[in-house]
Amino acid sequence: MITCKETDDIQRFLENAVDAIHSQGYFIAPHSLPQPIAQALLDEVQALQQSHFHEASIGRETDNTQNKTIRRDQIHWFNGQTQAEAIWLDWTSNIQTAMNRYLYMGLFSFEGHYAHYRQGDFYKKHVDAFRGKSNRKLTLINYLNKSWSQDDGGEMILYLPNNQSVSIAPEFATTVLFLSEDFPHEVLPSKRDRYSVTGWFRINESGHI
Ligand SMILES: O=C(O)CCC(=O)C(=O)O
Ligand SMILES: [Fe+2]
Repeated sequence: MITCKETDDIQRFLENAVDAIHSQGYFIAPHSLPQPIAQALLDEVQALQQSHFHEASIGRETDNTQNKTIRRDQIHWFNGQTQAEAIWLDWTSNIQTAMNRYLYMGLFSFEGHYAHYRQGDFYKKHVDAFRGKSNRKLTLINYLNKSWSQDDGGEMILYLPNNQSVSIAPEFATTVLFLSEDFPHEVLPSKRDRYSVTGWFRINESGHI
């Protein structure tokens, strides 16, 4: 059952997210993914057999060797068919609705995957979408790692305009949102298993990948 407090929490979360995306293009919120959803995702990703993951790639043109110098994580795309995926996708749909209602972003669909960085895995600096070439508009990441310490590495560095950057620890239930075309980012080498779910809200324009 959803309680009034949970409804208030999600409303406040959505208001903060909309304000932050509107004013600065990114939003970082620790402890914001409801605990039961984060726990269900963590249980599921840890139970997934290795065979369900594959090496992440960075584009059709690059060969596998080149790929591995850029990113080393392993991913498993969602099909929405497990309960954990379904409740997370339901939660993400609140974000889509709020961004469309208040910021007219025209977000139309969503795609997401689990990511597993093993010890030593990283993802070098990149952007998730090239302007005018991709339907990806808004990136969403939820981290699933309990008791992450500074010694564990694996921070996500988000590069801001004016040579500024923010470092984000991949701590359990933290949410990160940013405009996919506007923020280069990278994942520093992780010193322990690092789990997350990542997704992209897309617009519906033909001719883009
Ligand atoms: O896991 C993260 O912190 C970022 C992942 C990422 O940049 C990506 O999958 O495109
Ligand atoms: Fe990325």
